[in-house]
Amino acid sequence: MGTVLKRSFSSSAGRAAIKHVTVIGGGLMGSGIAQIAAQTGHDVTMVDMSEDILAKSKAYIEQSLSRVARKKYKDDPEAGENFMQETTRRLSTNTDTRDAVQNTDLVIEAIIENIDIKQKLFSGLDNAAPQHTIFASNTSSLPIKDLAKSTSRADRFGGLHFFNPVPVIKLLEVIRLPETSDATFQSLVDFGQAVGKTTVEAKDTPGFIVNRLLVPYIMEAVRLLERGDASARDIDVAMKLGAGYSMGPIELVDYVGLDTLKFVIDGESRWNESMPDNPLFNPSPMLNKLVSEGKLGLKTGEGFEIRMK
Ligand SMILES: CCCCCCC[C@H](O)CC(=O)SCCNC(=O)CCNC(=O)[C@H](O)C(C)(C)COP(=O)([O-])OP(=O)([O-])OC[C@H]1O[C@@H](n2cnc3c(N)ncnc32)[C@H](O)[C@@H]1OP(=O)([O-])[O-]
Ligand SMILES: NC(=O)c1ccc[n+]([C@@H]2O[C@H](COP(=O)([O-])OP(=O)(O)OC[C@H]3O[C@@H](n4cnc5c(N)ncnc54)[C@H](O)[C@@H]3O)[C@@H](O)[C@H]2O)c1
Repeated sequence: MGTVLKRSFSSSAGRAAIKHVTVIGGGLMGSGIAQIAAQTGHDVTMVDMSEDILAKSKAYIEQSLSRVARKKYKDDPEAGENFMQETTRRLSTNTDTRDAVQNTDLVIEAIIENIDIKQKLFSGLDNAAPQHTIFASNTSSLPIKDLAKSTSRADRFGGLHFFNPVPVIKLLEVIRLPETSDATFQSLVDFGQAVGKTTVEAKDTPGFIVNRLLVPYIMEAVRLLERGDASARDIDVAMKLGAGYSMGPIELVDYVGLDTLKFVIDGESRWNESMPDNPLFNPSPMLNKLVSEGKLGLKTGEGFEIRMK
C-alpha cells in the first residue's frame, strides 16, 4: 500500500548506513540528487562522461545551493556561506565510473533513459563495486527488474525515483523488487529520509505511483488541446486554480520535456504496447509534430505553451 513509510522492519537488522554515495549522471536529476545528498552530510561522488559536463553540473549545483542557502539562512548569511562551503567540500567528481564506486555504499544511476546503456553500466558496476554496495536507479519509466538482471545483486537493488526539481520536490518513491532484501529496502528508505524526502513504497509496475497517474492525466490534457476544446493557457489555469496544482499539465510537459513524454507513451518505454487498452498512450499528432520540429519545451525554448509567451 502506498502509505508514508514510518514503520520499522524487524527483519531488516543489519541494514547498512549510507555514508558515501556515488551518483552516475550529472544532468538535471543527477546533479540535484548529488546536491541534496551532500547537503545532508553524505560524501558524494558525481560521475559523468567528461570534465566539461561535470563543470556544468557543479555550476548548476552551486546556483541551486545558493537559492537554498538564501532561503534557509536568510537571517544569517555567514551560516549560509558555511553551508555552501561544507556542501561543496563533500562533493567530488570523477569521469571513471569503476574508480568512483571503489568505496561506496550506494550507487544512484541517473543517466540517459536507455535500457541498453543502463544495463551495460550496471553490469560493469557489478564487477567494480564492493559486495555491500546497494544499487538504485532513478528511471522514470523503465522496469527496475530489467536493470537488476544485468547484475548479480538483485537483493541489493531497488529504485529511488526522485522528482524534478530534486532540491524542491518532497517526494521520493522507493521501489522494491520481490528480490530486494528487507535490509536493502530499509537502507533506501533511511537514505531517502536522511536527504529530507518523504518516502512512499511502490512496486515495480509501469510508472510506479506518480507517473502511472500523472501520464494519463497529462495525455488527457494534450488530447483536449488537440481537439481544440480548450487553449493551453486555459487548461493550465483551470487545473492550477480549480484543482490546486502548482503547475498546469501543459506547462508541466514544457517543464519536463516533450521528448520525455513521447519517450514514455510511444517511444522506448512503449506504454502504448504494454497498456494497449488505454488509448491515451497512442501516438499524439500534436506532440509528434512539436518533437519532430525540435520544440521540446523549456530545454529548447519552445514547446506547447512556451512558444505562445
Ligand atoms: C510530462 C512528462 C511526464 C512523464 C515524465 C516524468 C518525469 C519524472 O519521472 C517525474 C517528475 O519529475 S514529474 C515533475 C514533477 N515536478 C513538478 O510537478 C513540478 C511542479 N512545479 C513546482 O513545484 C514549481 O512550479 C517549481 C518549484 C518548479 C517552481 O516554483 P515557482 O514558485 O513557480 O518558481 P520559483 O520562484 O522559481 O521557485 C520557488 C522556490 O522554489 C525553490 N527552487 C526552485 N527551483 C529550485 C532549484 N533548482 N534549486 C533550489 N531551489 C529551487 C526556490 O527556493 C524558490 O524560492 P526562491 O526563494 O524564490 O528562490
Ligand atoms: N528529467 C526529469 O524530470 C526526470 C525525473 C525523474 C526521473 N528522471 C530519470 O532520471 C534519469 C536522468 O534524467 P535527466 O533528466 O537527469 O537526464 P539528463 O539528460 O539531464 O542527464 C543525463 C546525464 O547522464 C550522462 N550520461 C549518459 N550516459 C552516461 C554514462 N554511461 N556514464 C555516465 N554518465 C552518463 C549524460 O552525459 C548526462 O549528463 C533518466 O532515467 C530519467 O528518466 C528524469
